[in-house]
Amino acid sequence: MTEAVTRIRIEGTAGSDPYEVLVGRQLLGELGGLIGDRAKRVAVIHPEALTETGDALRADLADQGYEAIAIQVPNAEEAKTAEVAAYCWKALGQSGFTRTDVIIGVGGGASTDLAGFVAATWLRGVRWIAVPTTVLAMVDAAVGGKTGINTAEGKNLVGSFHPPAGVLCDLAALDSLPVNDYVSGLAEVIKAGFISDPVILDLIESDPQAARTPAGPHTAELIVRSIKVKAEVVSSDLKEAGLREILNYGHTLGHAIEKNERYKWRHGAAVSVGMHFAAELGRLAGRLDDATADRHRTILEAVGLPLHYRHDQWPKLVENMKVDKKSRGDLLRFIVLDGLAKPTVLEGPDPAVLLAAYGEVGE
Ligand SMILES: NC(=O)c1ccc[n+]([C@@H]2O[C@H](COP(=O)([O-])OP(=O)(O)OC[C@H]3O[C@@H](n4cnc5c(N)ncnc54)[C@H](O)[C@@H]3O)[C@@H](O)[C@H]2O)c1
Ligand SMILES: O=C(O)C(=O)C[C@@H](O)[C@H](O)[C@H](O)COP(=O)(O)O
Ligand SMILES: [Zn+2]
Repeated sequence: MTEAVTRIRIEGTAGSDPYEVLVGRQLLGELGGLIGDRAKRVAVIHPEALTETGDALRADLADQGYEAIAIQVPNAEEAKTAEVAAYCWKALGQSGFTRTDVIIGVGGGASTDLAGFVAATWLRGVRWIAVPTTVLAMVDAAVGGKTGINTAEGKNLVGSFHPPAGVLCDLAALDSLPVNDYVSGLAEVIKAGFISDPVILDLIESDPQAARTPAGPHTAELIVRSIKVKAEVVSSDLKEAGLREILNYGHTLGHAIEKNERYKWRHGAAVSVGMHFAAELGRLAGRLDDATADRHRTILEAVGLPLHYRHDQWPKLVENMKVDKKSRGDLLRFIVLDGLAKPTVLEGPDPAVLLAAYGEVGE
């Protein structure tokens, strides 16, 4: 794939406007158009790890005539708290941020989830632009309008559907990403492969080591294909009335692990274990063939993602899964596969089947 800019359109549903996800290099020239001509102030929300990037962007916007502020937030999940959101609201309030002003969320998925949430809640909703800088944020978190923060009780329990005005995925940002964070993002790429686009799996399997770095031959194609999977789903079901639940493949157990680890595990690592579990659950429920279930283990392991979690934690994980957003009343609901690229819902599985599936995951 060439390095030309790829534009992927997200349709507006449920009263939201359409927008584009751009993938390429040197995309910041697009910001002016996305900010629009009504904004006087712009706030750049960025994590500590991207202080230089955030400051440079703020200075550039100031040179263009905006009253620009940078709001630095903690790295990773420590940013997804009510306290950090309140810190951002304070900064917006003190700068006189109005309804026509614009927030730019720069960083990984934790930063874009927080920035989107702050944009959704400030004055009941202001315009925001996502500038994702991790694989995971490019292919998943910054696309689709799910914004939110964690609470002590569970992952993403407070949030809002508030789509961005545009998403700029500058592939050059990936060069500074630590390898563990790069690989963590591959979990969502592999998820997109299993639920919808198996070519993604073929590309990774053709050279799993190369897939672990931004210099790999298929980096741009893997990112674009994954975004297209997400784009198709969220273009028809922004508010998760049905179809969008397939994007939660591997997340029921994944989020339970993240909470159990007090949000110290990377999301992608937890989702990897969660997909292994979902594959075993699909197999034991008689839905998924052995070859596709086994393929989960081989591909996740080949790129260096984890498959296992502590066996003795199962009772706590079951408790954590009860607050999953897919639960209805006392019924746990899981996304499983009926076959490759055939996601479906498994509702209220027998606890013995769940335990047996976890038997393959626990160590
Ligand atoms: N809203 C959604 O639809 C959605 C989808 C998937 C995941 N998520 C959320 O995304 C989050 C995970 O995102 P993530 O995997 O990007 O992790 P992250 O945001 O925690 O980023 C990982 C680390 O990399 C740093 N970082 C970011 N970009 C960098 C760069 N270019 N160079 C160097 N360091 C950089 C961050 O500061 C952080 O320390 C989770 O909170 C998850 O729940 C949301
Ligand atoms: O966009 C979605 O919908 C997803 O489920 C994508 C997931 O990868 C993502 O982690 C999302 O934040 C999970 O949403 P939640 O509603 O289960 O918190
Ligand atoms: Zn996810």
